[in-house]
Amino acid sequence: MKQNQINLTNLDRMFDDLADHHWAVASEVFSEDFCLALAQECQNLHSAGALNKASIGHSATKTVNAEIRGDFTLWLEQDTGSDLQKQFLAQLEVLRQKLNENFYLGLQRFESHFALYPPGGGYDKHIDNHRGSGARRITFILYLNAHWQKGDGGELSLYSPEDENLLLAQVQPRLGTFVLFRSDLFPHQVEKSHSPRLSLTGWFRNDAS
Ligand SMILES: O=C(O)CCC(=O)C(=O)O
Ligand SMILES: [Fe+2]
Repeated sequence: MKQNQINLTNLDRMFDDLADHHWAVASEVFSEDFCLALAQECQNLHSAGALNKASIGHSATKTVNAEIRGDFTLWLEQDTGSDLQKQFLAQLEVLRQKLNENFYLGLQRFESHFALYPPGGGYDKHIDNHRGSGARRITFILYLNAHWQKGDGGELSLYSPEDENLLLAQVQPRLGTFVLFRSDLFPHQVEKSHSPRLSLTGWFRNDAS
């Protein structure tokens, strides 16, 4: 297993943007072959019925709500995941350490899931760590769609922390596109997708503070 799949030069550029703007987008942080293998695995797992309809809200009020969130997810597990999943988790560990070295975030762990939005699915505007009250500090998304075209929808719309109606950017979910942003700052939304939309999403956490 290759130790490091991350292109550290491209990651450094992302970190510059993260420092300046609290969000960053890049391609070619992970190799195309690695992303293609992850995409295939996500597709295979979904075909086998292994992904579950995502739920929303806190444990007491957990509901499945397709209006708010249309994706199917599968959490990656260190113990039970495939070698490929373990390899991805190892890359996230490299990333966790680099985030701590650069931003002193005291990140102790991360969580990550495959996500698949079927046609017609999206995710309404939300903040991952509302009012900064939770442990999620940095959100990442790695998109896994090899043949994505503009008319397919499914963009990630990112809004200003100061004004939730001010659109900052729309990111196409193309294979290898990698996004990082502060989990407590940015309202964001997944636009309705017209094709199956695959990704790996996750959060670097500081559970101590
Ligand atoms: O897939 C995306 O572009 C964003 C997903 C998202 O916002 C989430 O899972 O919290
Ligand atoms: Fe989100």
